[in-house]
Amino acid sequence: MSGIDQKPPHDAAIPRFSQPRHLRWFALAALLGSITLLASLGLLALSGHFITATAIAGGSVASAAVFDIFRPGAMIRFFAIARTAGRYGERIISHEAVLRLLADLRRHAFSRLARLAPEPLARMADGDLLQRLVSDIDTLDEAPLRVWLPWLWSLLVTAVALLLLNWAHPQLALGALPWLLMATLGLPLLLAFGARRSGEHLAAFGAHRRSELIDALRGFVTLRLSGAWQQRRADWLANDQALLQLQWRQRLLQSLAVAGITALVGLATWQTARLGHALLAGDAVSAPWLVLAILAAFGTLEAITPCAGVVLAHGRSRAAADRLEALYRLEPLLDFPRQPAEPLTAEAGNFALTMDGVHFRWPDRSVGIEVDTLCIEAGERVLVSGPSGGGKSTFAALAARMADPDRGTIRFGGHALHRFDEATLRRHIALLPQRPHLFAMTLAENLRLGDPQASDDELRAVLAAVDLQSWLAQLPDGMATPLGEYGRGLSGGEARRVATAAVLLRKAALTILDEPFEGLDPASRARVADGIDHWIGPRSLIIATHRDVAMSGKVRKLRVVDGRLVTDSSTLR
Ligand SMILES: Nc1ncnc2c1ncn2[C@@H]1O[C@H](COP(=O)(O)OP(=O)(O)OP(=O)(O)O)[C@@H](O)[C@H]1O
Repeated sequence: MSGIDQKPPHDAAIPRFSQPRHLRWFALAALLGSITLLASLGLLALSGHFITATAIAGGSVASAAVFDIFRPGAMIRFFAIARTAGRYGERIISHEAVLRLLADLRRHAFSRLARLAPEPLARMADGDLLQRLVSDIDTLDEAPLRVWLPWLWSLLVTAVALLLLNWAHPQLALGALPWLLMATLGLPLLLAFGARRSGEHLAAFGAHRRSELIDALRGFVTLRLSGAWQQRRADWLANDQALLQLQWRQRLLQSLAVAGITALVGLATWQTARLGHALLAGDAVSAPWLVLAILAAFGTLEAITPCAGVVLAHGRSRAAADRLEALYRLEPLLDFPRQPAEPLTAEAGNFALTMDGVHFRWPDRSVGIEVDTLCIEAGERVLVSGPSGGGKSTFAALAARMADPDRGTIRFGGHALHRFDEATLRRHIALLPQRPHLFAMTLAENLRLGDPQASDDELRAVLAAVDLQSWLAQLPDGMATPLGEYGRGLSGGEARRVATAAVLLRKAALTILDEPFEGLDPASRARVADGIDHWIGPRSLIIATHRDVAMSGKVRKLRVVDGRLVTDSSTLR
């Protein structure tokens, strides 16, 4: 790539929940979740303490008379309300946090992808892109929601539970400590590293399968017609089985993780009860405090169990982040300066296209095109013909700067093509690509992609230029007729002419049409060629076609022969 003046800033890093604008929301969710879980623990432990103390106090009239039921009662109510309100608030805030993160991730993904058009975006599989944009991005919220927040909460609740145990008696805290440490730190860390590989494998396999499915849905008719359907179906079912097997193993691991956490918390509870029993016998701890300690140890289970989610979430979110980062690291084949180096004046004489010593090969291919010297003056009509695969579309792509030559210079209006900013370049040079796209919108909306300000009369006129006036007349809703996805409701020739009409509406100084006559009989070809010629008027036109076409005006004919653009000696020097 040569002569790129300014590079736009590239930011390949994925927006993360740890960035300040997201961290605020996740921190609030973390706070509310902490309040909820601590209130839950407090409710359980204090209720146990209160019920035991009440039972003991009820043993004699004297103790019952002085027993304070109001303070613990009020605290229990407080914990109950805090737990409900905290849970409600946490759900709202964590949803807000996740939605903001996802919106940011999607915005970022689209802006990164937009840079990659036309290449290498055009060569990427749609299914894979869709998978990355939808599924992988959705998976990224798993890291905060299923890994970090649960872990933070489990550590906090365990720490508070240990403080309560310590308050009851330090030996109780020491006895439960190893089991709770294993449940909150040991097991989740073991799972995070142990299950990461299989989580990544599962994510990659699932992504591949979904891409394959999207591709198959697109080519469903072809598969049925070619008779390959049964074999493909058998392959997918086999893939499905393999995927189910993997998912089953992950779920089993997650269930085992839940069982492991439950067992460890159970051991911590049992150890508290066992030690507490001895301490109670020696009057080192009171019965209400022992019950409080046992329930506090057991109460950690609610906070620690979600840590088992790390089995699925960690590998999956890492794999999704890796796949997105790989996409973001791709560099566009083209780079545009933000500002044009020199202003392009609108004098017609400035709009000549020249090529000097141009040599181009597609990346990783030995095919491309070479042009020694070429000058297409403003207002000229040029037909580029040649064999299939000869390089006509490649020439069109170079002339419209969809790719840059490896060597040589292409100029428009006297300025090297790579010095134009993208908007100016596209305003002056319009290209109908070999595979134009029609959107699932109405006819008028598709046409107005060429010129949003075009009046209905102009739309009718441009359709007449491509010989679609009688087709328009028989459309049920005229210009408001929906064209369907990829223009499925149209014949191949009609779809191509609608796309051509949208390009013509741009009224660019140079219009390049790649195979505008596909699907047309010779008589229609001649009518369309004349219509286009008339529409273009004083502006320039290049048509790449392997069809013979008769145009009434003066036309220069170029040919691609053995990868070189050649013509009769009057046009190529
Ligand atoms: N985006 C691309 N990436 C890699 N190779 C490409 C790309 N586009 C075209 N080619 C290759 O470049 C060569 C010339 O292709 P091109 O499409 O320019 O030929 P063409 O003359 O327009 O053919 P046709 O008349 O069949 O459309 C072919 O061998 C083709 O495989």
